Amino acid sequence: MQRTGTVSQEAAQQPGQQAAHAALSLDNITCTFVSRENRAQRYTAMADTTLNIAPGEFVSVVGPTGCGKSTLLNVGAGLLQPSSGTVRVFGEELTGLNRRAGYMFQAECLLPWRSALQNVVAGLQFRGMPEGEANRLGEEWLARVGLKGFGDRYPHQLSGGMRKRVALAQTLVLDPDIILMDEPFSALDIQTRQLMENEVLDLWSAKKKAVLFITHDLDEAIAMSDRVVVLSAGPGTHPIGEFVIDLPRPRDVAEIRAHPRFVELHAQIWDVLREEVLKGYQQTKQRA
Ligand SMILES: Nc1ncnc2c1ncn2[C@@H]1O[C@H](COP(=O)(O)OP(=O)(O)OP(=O)(O)O)[C@@H](O)[C@H]1O
Repeated sequence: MQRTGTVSQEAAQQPGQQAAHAALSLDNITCTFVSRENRAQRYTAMADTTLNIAPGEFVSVVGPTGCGKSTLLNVGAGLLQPSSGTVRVFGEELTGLNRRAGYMFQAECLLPWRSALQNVVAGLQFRGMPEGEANRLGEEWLARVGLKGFGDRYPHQLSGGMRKRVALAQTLVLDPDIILMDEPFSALDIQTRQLMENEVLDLWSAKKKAVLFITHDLDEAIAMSDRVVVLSAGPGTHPIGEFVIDLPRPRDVAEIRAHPRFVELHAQIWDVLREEVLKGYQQTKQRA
């Protein structure tokens, strides 16, 4: 059993037991790259990292800038092969792309020459779904993300928030069992961002998929998640804290910040994160 709001020692001691029931299991992952600064050197971005996400669980990973959050997500997506360690998806070892996962990245990924609807249904068409059925599903998802009637607009005719909604529909229309999100809303203004966060929570609570959410915003991580994992600064990034977020659901991400337990959890997690953020900042300054 994990204790609420504390670093979970027990969880760390039972990775095998957790992995057996996990939707996504990253076991002892190490990622070493050829250094960007000096091609003759190698840089170990991530070392011996184990993370399990249960079906239906919403897990956020926070850490200082450049520590390896995206690397972790790319490994889970099957986009990056780790130097060592194993990834399992519902118990099966992952060898190529993670086809049970849908992704949403920070960068805009919409095709500018396709309308909103055509963007949403692109993945369905790729899977060979007949056009009529794909369009029906696409329209349904556009309506679910608040874009009913906007299907014929092109990305440049939509606001930043609307484009994110299209991207969200594009991810969810494929009905993935696992959703991987890498700072999906960081480019949005705070009000739009909070609206989007609430929408994601509404959609998630209806379907309860496993979510791995990468962010450097601790408030966002606590407001959204069942569990927050804190990564150390690099090199050799690894989890240094794991906190169960025992806040009531359903949550409004703006209102929940005033909850006394939110304030308490924030203080506890920031206590672990603060030093790593300072270390990460110093490293970035030295590299610049
Ligand atoms: N393909 C690569 N080749 C060389 N180094 C890489 C590569 N990918 C990542 N790195 C390095 O690994 C470290 C972790 O990068 P990553 O992008 O995962 O960090 P992050 O925590 O997501 O960063 P940010 O908070 O800025 O989004 C960084 O030092 C980065 O420069």
